[in-house]
Amino acid sequence: MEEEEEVNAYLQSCGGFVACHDAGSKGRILVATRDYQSGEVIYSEPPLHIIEEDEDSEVFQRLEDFAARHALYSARWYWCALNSMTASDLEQFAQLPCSIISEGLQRQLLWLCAPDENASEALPVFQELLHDLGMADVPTEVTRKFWQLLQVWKYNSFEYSDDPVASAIYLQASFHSHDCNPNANWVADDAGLTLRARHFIPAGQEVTISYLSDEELFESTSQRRMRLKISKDFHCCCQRCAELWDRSRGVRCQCGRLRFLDVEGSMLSPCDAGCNWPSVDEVLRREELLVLLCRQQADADRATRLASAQTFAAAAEQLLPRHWATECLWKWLAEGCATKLEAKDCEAKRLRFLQDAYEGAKRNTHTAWVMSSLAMWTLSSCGALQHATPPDCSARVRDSGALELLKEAAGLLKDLNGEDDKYFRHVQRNLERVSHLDTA
Ligand SMILES: C[S@@+](CC[C@H](N)C(=O)[O-])C[C@H]1O[C@@H](n2cnc3c(N)ncnc32)[C@H](O)[C@@H]1O
Repeated sequence: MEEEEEVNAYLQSCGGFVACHDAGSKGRILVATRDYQSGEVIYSEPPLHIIEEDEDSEVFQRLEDFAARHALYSARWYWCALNSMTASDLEQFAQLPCSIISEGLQRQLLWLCAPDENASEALPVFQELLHDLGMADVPTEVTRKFWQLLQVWKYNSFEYSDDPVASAIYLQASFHSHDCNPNANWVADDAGLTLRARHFIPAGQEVTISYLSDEELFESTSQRRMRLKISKDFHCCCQRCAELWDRSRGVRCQCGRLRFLDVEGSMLSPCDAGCNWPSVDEVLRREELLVLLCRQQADADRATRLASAQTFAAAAEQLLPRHWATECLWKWLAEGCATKLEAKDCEAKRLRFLQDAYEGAKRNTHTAWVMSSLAMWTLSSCGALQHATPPDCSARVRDSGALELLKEAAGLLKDLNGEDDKYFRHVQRNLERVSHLDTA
């Protein structure tokens, strides 16, 4: 049987929710075999294989030393590949530094090494590694397989747990392409991975997921592409990345209109009034400083981030009112606002940017979370979260639309992540807390 047929037979045995096709430059893709409604579960699947790290073992430490000497892969992926060999791969060795898996399981794992990933100039380096581990003279085919398994784990595995650190492969899910406007969302827990439709998916349409977090989906095209290149080693060619104007890089024109930088950062979308300010160079110079600030302070403590946001947010908003990095400053500001109204204002600006950033941006968990945050600050500024609510509280809440927003956020999180999701439950609890004000 051809490999694609084997993969399709496997998908069929899992329920036949999706089918595999070859799509040329993107490799194999999965398409819906029937219509899926918004929020519907497309499938759930248990992990095919889980590998736990053993950082205290001598073998793992040797892999770490090796990884430090050769800037190729981290010890984690060497460990996963090593523990995905079969008895026949290693039959000449009496003592093995790893556990082994069955031929059938290994074959399925190897489905995930795309056909063009067959050669490696690094084979002598891996031979040296296996030699270091007491496996001298490993046949070239086995070394090659070791390299393929490295690719399989590095590019397809999901983080399974933090303590102990463990990686898992979900076989069906590994065939989905990435899209920066994905039509499906995955969540994984102890039981397995569940895929839900973000919106209606007609039969025959490709089912795509995001390899980035929902928050990262709001970054500029160049930033998203860079993340995917570094973590997954491919150049994203999704429709959103191919658009000319980057909606995550909105610029305020001299006349106040909104314009956008193009993906390459070489021009600005035309101004209807024919303005010639700001210049592209000026925008790029300020943008570079803003992005640098966001990157450098991403891991700083709250107070430091707040101080930076207080210093730079107004200027960022003036020139780059719909920019992903400006949204980052608003987020830091909202974390430490002096008043409820200021926090509400920050969240409202964030939401305006998020909802408009790309076509499917409203069906995104990050958007839902900001919606819920805006709703809570609004409720708070109406006095609705106080022990003794003010007399006009119900009317103020009704006029603010905050309850509708909170319900919308809850509905979105339920659709995208399911009823067991901790964020959905959090929003649901908040809804229950203010349900007495719901006069609709
Ligand atoms: C996890 S695999 C998905 C299955 C893969 N297409 C296959 O044939 O095995 C990820 C690989 O698919 C391709 N791919 C997925 N999404 C892509 C995208 N948006 N643009 C370009 N290539 C993509 C890249 O080659 C990437 O390394």
